[in-house]
Amino acid sequence: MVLQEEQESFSFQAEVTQLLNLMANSLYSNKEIFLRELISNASDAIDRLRFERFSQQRAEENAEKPWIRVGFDADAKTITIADNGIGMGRDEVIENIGTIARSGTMEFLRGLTGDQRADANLIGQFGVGFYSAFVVAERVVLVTRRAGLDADQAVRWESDGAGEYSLSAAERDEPGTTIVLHLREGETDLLNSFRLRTIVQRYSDHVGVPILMPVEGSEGSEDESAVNEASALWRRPKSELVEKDYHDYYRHITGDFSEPLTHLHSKVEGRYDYTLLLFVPSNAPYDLWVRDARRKVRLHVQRVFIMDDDGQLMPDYLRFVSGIIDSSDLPLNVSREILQSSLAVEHIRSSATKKVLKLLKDLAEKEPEKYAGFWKEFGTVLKEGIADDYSNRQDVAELLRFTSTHSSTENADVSFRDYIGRMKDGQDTIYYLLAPSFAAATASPHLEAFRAKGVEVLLLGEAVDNWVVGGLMQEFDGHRLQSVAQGAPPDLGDTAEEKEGIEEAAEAHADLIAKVKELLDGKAWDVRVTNRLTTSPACIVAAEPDTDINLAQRMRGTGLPNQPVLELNPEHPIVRRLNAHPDDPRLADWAHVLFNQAVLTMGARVEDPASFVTHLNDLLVTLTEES
Ligand SMILES: Nc1ncnc2c1ncn2[C@@H]1O[C@H](COP(=O)(O)OP(=O)(O)OP(=O)(O)O)[C@@H](O)[C@H]1O
Repeated sequence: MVLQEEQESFSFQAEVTQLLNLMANSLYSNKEIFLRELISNASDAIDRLRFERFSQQRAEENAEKPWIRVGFDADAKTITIADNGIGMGRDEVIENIGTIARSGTMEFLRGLTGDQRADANLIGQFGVGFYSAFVVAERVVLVTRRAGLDADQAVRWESDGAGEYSLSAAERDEPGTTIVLHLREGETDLLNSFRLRTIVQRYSDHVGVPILMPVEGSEGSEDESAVNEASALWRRPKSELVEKDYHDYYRHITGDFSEPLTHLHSKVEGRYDYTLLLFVPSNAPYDLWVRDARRKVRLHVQRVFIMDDDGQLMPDYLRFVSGIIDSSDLPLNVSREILQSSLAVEHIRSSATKKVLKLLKDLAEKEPEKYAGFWKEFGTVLKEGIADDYSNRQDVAELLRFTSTHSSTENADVSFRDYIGRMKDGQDTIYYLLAPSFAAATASPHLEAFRAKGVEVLLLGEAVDNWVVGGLMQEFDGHRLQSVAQGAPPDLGDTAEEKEGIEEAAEAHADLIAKVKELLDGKAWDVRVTNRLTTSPACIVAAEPDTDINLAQRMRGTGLPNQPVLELNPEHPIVRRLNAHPDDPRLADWAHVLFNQAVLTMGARVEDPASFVTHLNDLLVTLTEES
């Protein structure tokens, strides 16, 4: 009665209510995951208690063995999940169960697709696990006692998930949390020992704490046994583990239902002893591009969970990697500050990075199709490694994939090595073109001579590519990287005759060039004849040593490099005609039209479109009059 009087009502945060509605409606086909989520919370609570006791040097208090209990009562139509973990104080209950602290929740709500499987998958990733209880329960009662508080300082939380919850004082014999789910009508199929056992084994076999259930057939008695394996999976020898164990474990720590693409399990002994169990997911996590998103590698010390990575264990460009790093060299009460200056951590990070890069290299060599899938999901992130990880730059570069003039599709499937293997005799430069899209790249006049000579060009289209080839990677394995839209026309193995031809053309067009240059004063930094073109009359390139034309374009947004050079194709009928009639009164119109055309073909902006159209129309009128 006293307890009843002290009961207080609270409203859920608006997002929680929204989430609860979604849970009940969209997750129904995957309703079993509630058990996985609640067991996972219980196991986290046990880890946190263990850590708190170690770090406060109260390890001797850890006499009670950790456990999680799952039981049911067919008459009362309840399922109970209990643990002897850290528990929660009153304020913690209000903070954790009733609000959603994570900023990612709105992203979660936005991320819901309506596809039940995909949505169920998101739940674990976003940390909204507890609320999944309401998928099967019409009422949830949680009694929890914070470790360190007395038996009568426990808290009872209760809700029907419809917008409000109540809190009251309670008693609990030992620290920990008990959650009672009052099942909805029609959920009685879950009130079955075999069914619950199967769900626990399917989802939670790898949980490192024994999950106790009454021995089958002796429900109601005290007999109980562990239904799961209950050992730290990463500490078990590889020879004992099968692929499924890894997949289950991956699902446990990430909440991702799809199978990981690949994993690495390695026990390292030497100056520092540690175990790595790292996974590369098949699909990009929702928060791959969210700044300060939760890292996915967890640090353990001698099996005890210590903390989530904060950027110390995995470099940023490998932020999609999830898993466990378990060190034997760090103290259990290690703080973030200690981690930052720890030689052991530095060593582990460097070796884990190298191992992940090696894992990806092996995947690329042995399972190129899988690697193609990886590249599609994570290629853009991996490219950041060229900027961020100087010491592994070469290894990261080996992993890069591009589209090229050799590719028949837009898929990026060409590595620097592939390119080098297809180089023409005498070619020692790797050519690339930065363009805003694959379509723009393949239509670019800058490729004409390369096509004619069969010289491959890498086609780069991502903003990050500017940094990869623009500034950071001057060369790969001794081969210079060169933009096809920059500098003097390239020597593509031209014959002596061809070289002579271009010199002659330059001489033969000297007057025309001088005039056009004058007419385009202030627009074109230079004008010259070129052998870069076969079908177009003109193109614009960046003068060396200016930055790459497209880099300048992206940075300034105008579309033109700082020093635009107009190149004319002496073989083109328009240029031939102009050269044959040096006193053509329409030369100014021609010069402006050729210049602006070239501006347009590179996807840039014509500065004065009205005057361009006037010049063009004047020419068309003349041609009409002539014919
Ligand atoms: N059994 C428990 N014992 C102690 N604290 C708990 C327990 N269950 C939940 N909590 C607290 O409630 C919080 C919210 O739980 P919820 O399952 O909604 O998300 P989460 O556990 O933080 O995220 P994730 O499921 O991704 O790990 C937890 O972070 C934890 O602090």
